[in-house]
Amino acid sequence: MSFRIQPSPPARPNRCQLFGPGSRPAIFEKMAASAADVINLDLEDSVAPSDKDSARTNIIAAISDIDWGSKALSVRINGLDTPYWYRDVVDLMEQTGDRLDQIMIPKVGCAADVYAVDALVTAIEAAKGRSKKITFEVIIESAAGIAHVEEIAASSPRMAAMSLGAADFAASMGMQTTGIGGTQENYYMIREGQKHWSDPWHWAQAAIVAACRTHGVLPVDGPFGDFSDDEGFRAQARRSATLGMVGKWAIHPKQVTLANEVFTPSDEAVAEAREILAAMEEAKAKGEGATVYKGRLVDIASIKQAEVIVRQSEMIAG
Ligand SMILES: CC(C)(COP(=O)(O)OP(=O)(O)OC[C@H]1O[C@@H](n2cnc3c(N)ncnc32)[C@H](O)[C@@H]1OP(=O)(O)O)[C@@H](O)C(=O)NCCC(=O)NCCSC(=O)C[C@H](O)C(=O)O
Ligand SMILES: [Mg+2]
Repeated sequence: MSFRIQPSPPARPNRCQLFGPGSRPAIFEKMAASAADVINLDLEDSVAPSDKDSARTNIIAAISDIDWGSKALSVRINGLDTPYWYRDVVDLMEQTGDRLDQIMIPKVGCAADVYAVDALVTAIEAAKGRSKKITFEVIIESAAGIAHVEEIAASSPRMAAMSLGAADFAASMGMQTTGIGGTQENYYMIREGQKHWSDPWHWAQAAIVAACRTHGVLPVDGPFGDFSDDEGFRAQARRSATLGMVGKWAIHPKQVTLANEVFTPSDEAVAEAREILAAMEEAKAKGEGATVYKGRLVDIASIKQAEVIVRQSEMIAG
């Protein structure tokens, strides 16, 4: 047990991050009217190379022209291996006001990638007298990213969130699949002649959660490509929530409700958490560190578990 206190991540709802291509400004108002907690306007992979400049212009205009309410507003810039990213950062930082909350950096492979963007953002913030500090979210979506996940989580005080990008991750890892997230047909075990599917994303998600929790960053599950499969989305999201992730991307508006449903603790879960806290208060009054709740052991660690759920629900309720 370390004597260092685990830092808290930013206290903001992050149940759903809704993506939309910067080259499709007709959907921006719909994104703003959605129930997503975070909006990700995209300059990267959903935008064709020929549309990069116009997408940047669209996004810069929309940041001030559209009423984004209380949503966290983030723009995904292009990767550091492209000729576009520096212009994305310079134009966003020089031509937008305080409504821009966050920059999303894709395909981060090491802490120095974040350092490079941080240096540019910091210089422009100072030059332009921007008073609000831009935060960063990064995508872990390569073999290098997952190998260096902890140094990336610790890379900058601007770090607010980290997502798993299943599509690029699968490609970088050489995984034999074209599916984006969810169950993979060939990832199974056999017992007594029956197939039992396992979760190929589990280990990467767990590594992201551990790195994020160590450094006070929000761990987020990325895209689920098959937006006709609600049950598949729910199952993936429930596994992520159980592992400690706080939310999930939506690549289609119909996924927003599903993500909000899964990442909002249910009334029953909150009621049970409060009962556990009450049971432990009673135990404490009797000088006991452990007690029995509904036939099972609860102890001092159960207080912390229950507090996670109560805190989540209070934060979402605002
Ligand atoms: C996936 C889409 C291309 C589908 O668009 P479309 O064909 O228009 O869908 P529908 O006809 O079903 O749309 C129904 C209505 O919803 C509106 N709409 C569509 N998309 C959005 C949206 N993102 N936000 C808000 N509203 C939206 C339509 O206009 C229709 O409205 P109406 O006519 O009034 O009923 C499209 O959804 C889309 O472009 N999605 C986002 C794609 C994206 O951003 N991808 C990047 C993130 S995933 C990724 O990058 C992978 C990751 O990095 C990794 O490596 O894993
Ligand atoms: Mg990607």
